[in-house]
Amino acid sequence: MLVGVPKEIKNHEYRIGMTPAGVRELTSQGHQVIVQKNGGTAIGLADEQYLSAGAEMADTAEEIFARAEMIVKVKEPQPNECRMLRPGQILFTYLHLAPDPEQTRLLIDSGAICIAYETVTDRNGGLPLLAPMSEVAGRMSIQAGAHALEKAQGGNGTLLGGVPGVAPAKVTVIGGGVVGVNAARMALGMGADVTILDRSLPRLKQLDELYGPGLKTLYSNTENIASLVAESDLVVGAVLIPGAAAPHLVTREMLKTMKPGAVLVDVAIDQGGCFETSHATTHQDPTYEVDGIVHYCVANMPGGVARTSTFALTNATLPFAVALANKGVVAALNDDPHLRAGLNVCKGKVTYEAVARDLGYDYVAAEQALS
Ligand SMILES: NC(=O)C1=CN([C@@H]2O[C@H](COP(=O)(O)OP(=O)(O)OC[C@H]3O[C@@H](n4cnc5c(N)ncnc54)[C@H](O)[C@@H]3O)[C@@H](O)[C@H]2O)C=CC1
Ligand SMILES: CC(=O)C(=O)O
Ligand SMILES: [Mg+2]
Repeated sequence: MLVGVPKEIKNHEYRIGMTPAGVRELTSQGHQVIVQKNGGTAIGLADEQYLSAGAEMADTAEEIFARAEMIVKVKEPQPNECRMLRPGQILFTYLHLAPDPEQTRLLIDSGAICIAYETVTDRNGGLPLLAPMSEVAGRMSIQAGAHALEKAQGGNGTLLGGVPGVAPAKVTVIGGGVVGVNAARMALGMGADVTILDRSLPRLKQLDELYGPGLKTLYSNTENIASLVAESDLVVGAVLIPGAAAPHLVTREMLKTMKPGAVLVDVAIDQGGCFETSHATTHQDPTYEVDGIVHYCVANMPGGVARTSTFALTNATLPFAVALANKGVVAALNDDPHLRAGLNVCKGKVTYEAVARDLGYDYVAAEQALS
């Protein structure tokens, strides 16, 4: 198969969809890989490393989209990238379609076969291609939040860990999945007073067993969220209903009860955000204020530590890319229900139920759309 890897074009996005090691894996199995020149230069992956792994280098994304049978990326395609896709071409990347009607429409119109990293599953009920970036974003949420709490950044001037004789900051993490547990772990490590909420009791039990009395766990309902938000210095939004738009768990009304200069970090922003007042921001301009509360809502947080993130992401995605290249898309998806769960749009049809429901399209089962 001819596999194409364009340079990412989203604001301050320096990750790349494949490392030289990934290229070597594919070329050693008889495939061809075209990588866009300078695609990995910003994170120390030089064109020479790609060439010596067997890649061909292309000057432009246009050439890659025109020639490749499968495009492997990191971020959701931007409108000009969507318009370069063609019927039957495979797109393997993050999509986050539920909060993004424009992208969904463009992908439907393209006729391409679009597999979203974030809805590929595993046999334990996890999301193995989302998890590595959730680990990164969860850990980053605390460093971003700590920075935003500084006075010069608009925060209330609280140090997460406090100091001897001064109480630490109160940190609330809503959602105890991969983002949530990584956020809690960093916040605990910095000495903060941390509470984590989830609506899954088995998950809260697991977190309690993992972290003991140092981590407070609380069932997620409106009452508990409202009272914790009012007393927190930092609130991290980390919920997910796979494929669906995030529920708005912190309302604008609740902001009025918060401490002035408290910080909200909405990691769930790529699914539309779990705070009513969230809107996506960029690494260039990551925060804004509503009613005196600082909001950090960067939709591609792992792009900020793009070198770590590229290795973490491609460790997880490569085996699936290899399966798609070796078997072809139809056999690879038919053979593996977990990879098939990643199919969101196929030849003009929406094949992910939560996306169809949230955006008002007819849902067509993957098996039917592929045949
Ligand atoms: N902004 C960014 O750069 C990034 C964003 N993300 C996003 O972070 C979000 C969380 O991802 P993961 O932790 O991997 O998901 P996950 O599936 O591991 O965890 C989500 C948790 O939310 C819980 N949950 C669902 N509804 C809830 C509610 N009403 N109250 C409390 N908890 C609730 C679930 O029980 C689950 O434990 C996703 O939207 C993901 O796309 C992930 C990586 C990077
Ligand atoms: C998960 C995601 O959206 C990201 O890594 O940017
Ligand atoms: Mg994102």
